[in-house]
Amino acid sequence: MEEVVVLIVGAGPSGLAVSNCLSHLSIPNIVLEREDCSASLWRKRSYDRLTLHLAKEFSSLPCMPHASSSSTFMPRKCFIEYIDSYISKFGIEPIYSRSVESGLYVENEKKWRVEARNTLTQEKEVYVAQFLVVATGENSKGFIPELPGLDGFKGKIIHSSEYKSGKDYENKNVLVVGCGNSGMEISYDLSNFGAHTSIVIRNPFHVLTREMVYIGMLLCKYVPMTIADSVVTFLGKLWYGDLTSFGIHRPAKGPFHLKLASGKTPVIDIGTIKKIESGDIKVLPKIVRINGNNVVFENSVVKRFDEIIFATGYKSTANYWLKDYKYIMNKDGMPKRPYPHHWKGENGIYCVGFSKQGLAGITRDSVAIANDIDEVLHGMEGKIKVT
Ligand SMILES: Cc1cc2nc3c(=O)[nH]c(=O)nc-3n(C[C@H](O)[C@H](O)[C@H](O)COP(=O)(O)OP(=O)(O)OC[C@H]3O[C@@H](n4cnc5c(N)ncnc54)[C@H](O)[C@@H]3O)c2cc1C
Ligand SMILES: NC(=O)C1=CN([C@@H]2O[C@H](COP(=O)(O)OP(=O)(O)OC[C@H]3O[C@@H](n4cnc5c(N)ncnc54)[C@H](OP(=O)(O)O)[C@@H]3O)[C@@H](O)[C@H]2O)C=CC1
Ligand SMILES: O=C(O)C(=O)Cc1c[nH]c2ccccc12
Repeated sequence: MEEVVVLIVGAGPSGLAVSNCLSHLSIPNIVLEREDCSASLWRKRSYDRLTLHLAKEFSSLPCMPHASSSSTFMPRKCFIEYIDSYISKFGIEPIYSRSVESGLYVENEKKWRVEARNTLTQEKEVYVAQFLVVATGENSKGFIPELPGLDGFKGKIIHSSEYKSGKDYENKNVLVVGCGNSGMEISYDLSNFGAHTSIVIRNPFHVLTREMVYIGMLLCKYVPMTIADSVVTFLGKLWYGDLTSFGIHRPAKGPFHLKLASGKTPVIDIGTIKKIESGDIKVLPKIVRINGNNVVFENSVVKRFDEIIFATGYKSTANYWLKDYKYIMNKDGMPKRPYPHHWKGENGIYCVGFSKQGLAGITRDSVAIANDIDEVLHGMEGKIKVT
């Protein structure tokens, strides 16, 4: 059994950021990670052409801005290099291959008891901590919906987190379910590699370019969000025109309010819309059922597919391993308190990276958590400066 002050679960950007902020305040902490590397989402569960959505000034972790030489919108590989530099610059030493299986609050000791499995030796390890930080991510597990007949689908099924590139899909009939950024980007990539690509669209969403989002992010710093929403929506309408004939409708709420209220990210178009307009990518409505290789859609169209890619989003898994999730989360493993109060629970538990605000949200959460723990321990005002 090991006694620690702060135990952090997960060595993604969130876990690393909190660890660094705590160490800056000389607060001892350890980080447990189930994989054999840090930032496993970026290294193992993302596709080749992935590039950061937000400009680098909105995509850094505390205490280390991106290099002036790096591109404004960083490719996945550069972001991984940034993570590696972050770890070595601040001497963060996550303990890898430790899958946390249980987290319980021991009332009489006022401590958290955490059990982890060493995935190399299968041995159990027990940690006792004064503070527990949940950093296992809101994208911990790919979500595939239940659809009538899906079990009997004769082709291959994958989740978007397993997709790497379209190179093995040439001439195949591929259905992409889900039109968030994963679904839209994967459809574009598939089509570039010569796959016959269709995408399911069932609800309204905003379509913007990354430059429009950048303008909006800058505006949000200086003017009310309503103005940023109006400007960006106007630019989106001007650039893309009316897309309703392709099944694409705009939500009533503006893109930034929607992101804040529900976490729904606008589609940041990389060329998919042009391919939809030209007919290279076909849009289909909601799936009714699946019969063998045939998929039946709400408009009664029936189409045969070789493969289905579910770009239907992710789920948190904190509710599985964190037995006493009630002190901070709902039973879906997401914070029970609304933004911006989501990061703090009761009895010394915190969560970072659950605000659906990407890397910028992680920076805000980790600074707030480290300052709060410092205050509980030392009764002083926080000292962290995010640079
Ligand atoms: C495809 C994709 C692209 C994205 N692009 C952007 C972007 O461009 N800009 C942006 O700001 N945000 C983006 N995001 C949001 C993104 O999730 C965050 O920016 C960031 O990666 C989240 O970091 P995290 O550390 O909270 O979670 P993760 O990166 O998911 O890290 C969590 C870590 O916890 C580990 N873990 C999970 N369960 C356990 C357990 N039981 N025991 C031990 N370890 C565990 C995991 O292995 C993982 O390494 C993107 C998300 C996705 C899915
Ligand atoms: N940096 C980058 O380049 C990228 C960033 N990302 C980010 O990663 C995060 C996750 O994105 P993503 O993986 O796209 O997940 P999202 O949760 O954003 O999108 C899921 C999509 O699946 C749809 N969906 C869910 N269930 C069904 C169903 N039963 N039938 C049809 N459609 C369904 C949803 O539609 P509905 O609205 O109708 O429920 C939605 O369009 C986002 O924040 C995103 O911005 C993702 C890819 C690239
Ligand atoms: O790319 C993502 O998924 C993000 O969550 C980054 C992000 C944070 N705030 C935003 C507002 C508009 C578009 C993307 C983001």
